Amino acid sequence: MSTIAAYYNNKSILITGATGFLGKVLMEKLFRSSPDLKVIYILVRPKSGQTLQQRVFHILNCELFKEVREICPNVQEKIRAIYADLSQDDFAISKEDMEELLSCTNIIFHCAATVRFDEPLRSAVQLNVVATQKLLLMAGQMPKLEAFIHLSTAFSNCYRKHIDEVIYPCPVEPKKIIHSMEWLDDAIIDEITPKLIGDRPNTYTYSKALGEMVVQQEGEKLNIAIVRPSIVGPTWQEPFPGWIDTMNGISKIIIAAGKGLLQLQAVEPTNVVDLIPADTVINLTLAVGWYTAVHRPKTMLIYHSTSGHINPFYCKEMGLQLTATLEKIPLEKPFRRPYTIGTTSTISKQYWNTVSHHAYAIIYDFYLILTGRKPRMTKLLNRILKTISKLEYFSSQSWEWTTYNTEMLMSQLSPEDQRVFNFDVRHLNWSQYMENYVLGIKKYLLKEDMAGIPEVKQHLRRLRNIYYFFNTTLFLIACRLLIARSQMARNVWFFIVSFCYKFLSYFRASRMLKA
Ligand SMILES: CCCCCCCCCCCCCCCCCCCCCCCC(=O)SCCNC(=O)CCNC(=O)[C@H](O)C(C)(C)COP(=O)(O)OP(=O)(O)OC[C@H]1O[C@@H](n2cnc3c(N)ncnc32)[C@H](O)[C@@H]1OP(=O)(O)O
Ligand SMILES: NC(=O)C1=CN([C@@H]2O[C@H](COP(=O)(O)OP(=O)(O)OC[C@H]3O[C@@H](n4cnc5c(N)ncnc54)[C@H](OP(=O)(O)O)[C@@H]3O)[C@@H](O)[C@H]2O)C=CC1
Repeated sequence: MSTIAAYYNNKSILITGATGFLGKVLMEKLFRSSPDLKVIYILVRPKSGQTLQQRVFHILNCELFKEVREICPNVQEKIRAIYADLSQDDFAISKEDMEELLSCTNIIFHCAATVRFDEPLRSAVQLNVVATQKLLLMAGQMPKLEAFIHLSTAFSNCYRKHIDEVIYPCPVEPKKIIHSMEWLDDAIIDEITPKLIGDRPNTYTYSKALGEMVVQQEGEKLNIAIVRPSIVGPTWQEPFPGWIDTMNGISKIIIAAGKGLLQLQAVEPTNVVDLIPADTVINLTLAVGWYTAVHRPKTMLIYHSTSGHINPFYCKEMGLQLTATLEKIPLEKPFRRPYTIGTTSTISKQYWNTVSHHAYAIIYDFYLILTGRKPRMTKLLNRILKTISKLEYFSSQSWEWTTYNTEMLMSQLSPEDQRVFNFDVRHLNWSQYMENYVLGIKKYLLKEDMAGIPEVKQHLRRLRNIYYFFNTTLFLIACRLLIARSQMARNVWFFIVSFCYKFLSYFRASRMLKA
């Protein structure tokens, strides 16, 4: 049996952010690989009118947990959902629950975070820094705790081009930031936010960097490690390929491209998109948990979960794969045929934005008005372009991450552990992965019907004919205008027409002779 899987058996594990994308994949893998684990405590808040129990029921009944339901029929009894709001003091956990958590927990996986790039600094600090600090305080009071694993992001220091597995300190100490958030009002915080975040693009990356500093400072006496994934995509292999239920940045781009709304992307075709599958991240996280608890490294280790250094996926390749896949597995109700153009040049971006986005939206809105409907495409397009612009910082650059600790860990695993907790992406086939990505988006995120694919393909063929008809008409109008105004254009036109006529006559004559 796998040593790592055996380690988690009979353990009490605390997970924050278990209702999130990575949290679910983590829970699923734990139950599947170590069905004899004692209990998983999850800190959950009620949301969207659902109670804690309803949320847990919903998670356990989703497609992701299909195999777990078979392997571990008593899975429900092994999850202890604890009411908690991490943005409140003491997390609003009841006294009894707190006592149980403090006395029983063996391992903590801290996944909860606000991942929105445009979160106001106060909320980002509250969740990504203060909550982390409080959880560390709690961890310090847990006599049975063996390891604390903190999920951060490979982009916490994205102002650097080359990023090592170390903490890069922020100029202002987290304690000072936390303190200032207590007394500054929102308007002032908004004003100083750009100065505080400095070269980072948003409050997310900044607060995650502060969170890492807090982990380093407050976790000195704990057995602690940080995992830094890059851009997390759907599962690669486990429990099945393509599972995704989060509308993160890159999925938004794929959906907008699939619906034919977005053709231009601010990317350098030679840049690397550092995508990493969710199951790879979780396998590494579980291996890190085991290693930290059993081998107790003397210093806190940081592990990068990235793909670019060993199996780079270039933007150009991604664009081509995406277009090909979206033709094979189209998304429902496309506005246009999916196509991708990548550029970072301002002039080129403006040109393609006008020709390829706004012109179409205006023409379509005009058509809607003519047919007595309300125009909506320009408004939708502007919203999408605004959203996409918030991702441009990440799409227009490339980074290099070192992965010495991750490689060291891999070398420490037995062949069985390397198989069961595979986090080696050298053999990941990007073309296959993109296909499963689009399938996953269609099935699990957009919940579209697979049976509708032939109909969408027919619609795409109609769109292609409209596109050719439209372009040919435009071309002919342009020619006609040119011919009317220029003698030279007229001569060229007559030359082409007479050439075509002669060619056709020759062709017909030779066929008659053969007959
Ligand atoms: C031949 C050469 C070709 C080359 C071309 C290649 C093209 C191929 C593509 C290349 C891709 C390049 C890769 C770049 C990837 C960039 C991804 C980001 C990287 C992240 C790195 C950080 C790592 C992390 O730790 S990430 C953690 C996870 N967080 C996230 O991923 C971001 C979370 N999201 C946000 O923060 C926000 O969504 C934000 C800030 C991005 C946008 O906020 P905004 O308020 O503007 O939008 P929303 O509230 O999300 O939506 C507003 C509104 O619009 C609707 N909408 C949005 N997107 C779509 C869509 N795609 N289709 C339709 N409608 C859309 C949305 O539904 C909302 O509508 P409401 O009615 O208001 O709800
Ligand atoms: N997804 C990605 O591309 C990447 C993610 N990461 C990191 O991985 C971790 C997990 O990310 P991911 O799963 O994608 O994020 P999600 O947004 O899917 O999940 C966030 C989780 O945090 C919980 N949470 C947020 N606020 C609170 C609160 N006040 N009280 C209790 N729980 C709360 C959410 O609960 P609820 O369901 O109630 O909202 C949810 O379970 C994060 O630390 C993130 O920074 C790093 C790199 C890339």
